[in-house]
Amino acid sequence: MAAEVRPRLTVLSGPSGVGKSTVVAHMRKVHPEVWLSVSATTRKPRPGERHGVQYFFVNDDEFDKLIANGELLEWAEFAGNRYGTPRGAVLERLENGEPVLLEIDLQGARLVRESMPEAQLVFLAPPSWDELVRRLTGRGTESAEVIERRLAAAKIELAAESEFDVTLVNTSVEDVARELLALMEVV
Ligand SMILES: Nc1ncnc2c1ncn2[C@@H]1O[C@H](COP(=O)(O)OP(=O)(O)OP(=O)(O)O)[C@@H](O)[C@H]1O
Ligand SMILES: Nc1nc2c(ncn2[C@@H]2O[C@H](COP(=O)(O)O)[C@@H](O)[C@H]2O)c(=O)[nH]1
Repeated sequence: MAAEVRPRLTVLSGPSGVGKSTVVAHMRKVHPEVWLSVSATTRKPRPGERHGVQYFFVNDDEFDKLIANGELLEWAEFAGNRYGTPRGAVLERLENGEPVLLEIDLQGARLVRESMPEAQLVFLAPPSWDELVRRLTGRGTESAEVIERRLAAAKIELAAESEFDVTLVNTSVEDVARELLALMEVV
């Protein structure tokens, strides 16, 4: 009998403000051993964000170098900033057989699907459009203009839900975190 292949690379995507970071933070509070890739970004840190924790905050030249040196597994421009997944740390963990979680946008998810078709793509959906707008606005981290850009991207992301292997609806952070852990076969 063929051995079961465990999905090792999981990609979590979904519109801005749906609650990806909140779900992942809860999941890692319960299971600190879950490893999340720390992306590089040209976005400025929000209050409380620290270099090397939420992101590696870099300038445009530094991001260009990461691309030129082939250091990014994927990268995309999202709502006026660039974001990318450092390749080395991800591959190292996968080679050690450790589960890896990426929290990235739709464009990045598509690129990962092309380069690593065995990846499991999970779409986090809001309970409703109005609730998504409430969450993104209520977070209070973006200007009205940036919120508009992110909501425009959200329409495109919501229309692409069928490209993903699984959809989880973020009504309850605890429930979604549990479902994601099960999909990653951590529990
Ligand atoms: N299940 C939930 N019910 C109510 N509020 C939630 C829920 N999940 C997340 N939120 C709230 O929604 C807001 C956006 O969440 P979060 O920052 O985690 O979204 P995100 O998907 O990571 O966004 P982005 O892609 O912009 O980084 C936060 O204020 C968070 O507290
Ligand atoms: N393609 C990639 N998208 C990424 C990466 N890291 C984060 N993201 C996504 O960007 C948006 C905006 O994030 P925010 O922190 O500015 O709110 C969100 O959808 C993230 O998931 C990455 O490495 N590659």
